[in-house]
Amino acid sequence: MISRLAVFLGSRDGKDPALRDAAYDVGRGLAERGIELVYGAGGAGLMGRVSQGVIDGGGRVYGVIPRFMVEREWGRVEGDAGVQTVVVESMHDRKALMADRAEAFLALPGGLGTLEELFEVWTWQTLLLHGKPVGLFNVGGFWDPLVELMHRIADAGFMDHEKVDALVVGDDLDDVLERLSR
Ligand SMILES: CC(C)=CCNc1ncnc2c1ncn2[C@@H]1O[C@H](COP(=O)(O)O)[C@@H](O)[C@H]1O
Repeated sequence: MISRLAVFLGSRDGKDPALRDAAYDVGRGLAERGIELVYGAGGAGLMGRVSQGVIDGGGRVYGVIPRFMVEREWGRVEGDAGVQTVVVESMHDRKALMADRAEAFLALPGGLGTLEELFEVWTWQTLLLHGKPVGLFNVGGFWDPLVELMHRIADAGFMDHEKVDALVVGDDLDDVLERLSR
């Protein structure tokens, strides 16, 4: 089983309350399994929920946040037990540190920032720059249209279907973590 998982997810809550609960439950689930949450150290939205879940479960949080976000007070307020926050100079430094530290990556529902982080680690996987698994936590089928789009892109000859199939897609945490650990 992996011991450190990077989670990408919305800095907003979104409209569907089920997604907030799902993010919190993933956090609790990571804490229960002794898996460290590696994330962007945000305190708002689903980022805040997943980290709160880990903290409430007595687990470990490793947050990486660029200085400009700290200055705008976008980071999680510090002081909770089990939370380590690293301040870096740029978004690039943040992603590099998160990618180094994590043994696998999982995207929960989110927006542009979530997609940007997901696509970077997935692209780098296809380029064989790392061999770490990448997954989509597919709460309520949130990611189905993305998977469909990627298969259309493969149909059009711009990538291989096997690269889409390499993504771990699911909504059961045990199952997803088990497949991310292979
Ligand atoms: C108003 C307010 C408190 C905004 C906070 N904003 C943010 N705080 C922390 N990380 C962020 C923020 N916006 C984007 N990110 C990064 O991009 C992802 C979320 O972006 P988005 O909400 O999906 O597009 C996160 O995984 C995080 O690493």
